[in-house]
Amino acid sequence: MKINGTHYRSLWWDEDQSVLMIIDQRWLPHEFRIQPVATLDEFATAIVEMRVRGAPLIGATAAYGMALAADLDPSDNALKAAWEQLNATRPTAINLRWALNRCMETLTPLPEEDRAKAALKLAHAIADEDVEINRRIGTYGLTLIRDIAAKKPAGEPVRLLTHCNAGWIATVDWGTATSPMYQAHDAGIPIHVWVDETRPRNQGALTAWELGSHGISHSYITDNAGGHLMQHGQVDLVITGTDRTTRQGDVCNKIGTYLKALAAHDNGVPFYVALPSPTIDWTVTDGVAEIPIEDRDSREVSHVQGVLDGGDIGLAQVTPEGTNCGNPAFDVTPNRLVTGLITERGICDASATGLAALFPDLIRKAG
Ligand SMILES: CSC[C@H]1O[C@H](OP(=O)(O)O)[C@H](O)[C@@H]1O
Repeated sequence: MKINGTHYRSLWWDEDQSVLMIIDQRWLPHEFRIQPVATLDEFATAIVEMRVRGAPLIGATAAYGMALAADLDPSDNALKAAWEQLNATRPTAINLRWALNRCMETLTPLPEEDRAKAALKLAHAIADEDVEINRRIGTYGLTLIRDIAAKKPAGEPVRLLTHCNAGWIATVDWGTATSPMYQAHDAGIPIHVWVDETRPRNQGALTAWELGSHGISHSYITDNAGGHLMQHGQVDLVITGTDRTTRQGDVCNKIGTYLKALAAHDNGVPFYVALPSPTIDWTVTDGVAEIPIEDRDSREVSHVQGVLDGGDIGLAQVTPEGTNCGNPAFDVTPNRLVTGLITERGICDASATGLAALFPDLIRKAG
């Protein structure tokens, strides 16, 4: 994505320093801060503190973390310890485990002296694959937007709603849910995007920042407004991302997604999920019963971050002192509420049959 005319991926490897460079998302959308990640502890902290966030980006970060670990100590024990440390950072996005397992599968058969080079090569490959997967998701999602546009008077925008940030900054590039939006805009199809604020971390502000940077019309709305807009015919299509989708098409995503899917179902609004195949967990079937939901710090709910009167970024407490806050970070939308899955291989039903038809090779590999 371009920021002030310069194209950036959301992370990149600095060959000279042998460190990962990230955009520290804790300060977005107000400040664009690039920072190096140079030790395994710093990799783990970056994921836990959501300096990098978004399922695909977490996976790519973990792969570079394994590359750093292999360079420091390529022994089996050291790689296992790195796997454990990175795997323990966040429990829900399956991309983390997927990337770590792919690293171990690639590295452990190799002689120790070959592991560091192979690990970095794999991390680059995972990052590059993410860019291409998301670009392809955009081309398929574009067909949905184009079909809706064709039924509207010329110039009337297609109105989309999205939740959280499944954008460029949640991936290496393009985003997943945002990729169809960027491609529709670039194809000259008028769109307007309702952007859920997405409490408590307000990742919607990242989406607003992205869309604004790309010149895409959008409105930042409260999480509770989406159902009302759908009831009043203001939403043509909902597209969200996902952190883990089961083999039968149940979708785990940022908290609040399930409520949007219920509202969409009740109002006959198509509800699609942008789904890169590394986000499919073939080992689970019933998402509500089986997917671990991350519980995050109470302070994320009791306090809100923004630009304070003096111009500095700070926190404001919104609850009485000592109020304990619940903070489940994700929920699961059962496949019956999902109209379809937009993958890099095409659009399919949110069902075991639909996913099997597009990914027979991955099902065989999963066993
Ligand atoms: C492209 S998937 C992004 C996905 O990740 C977000 O979670 P978090 O910000 O906690 O990492 C959210 O669920 C997005 O849909």
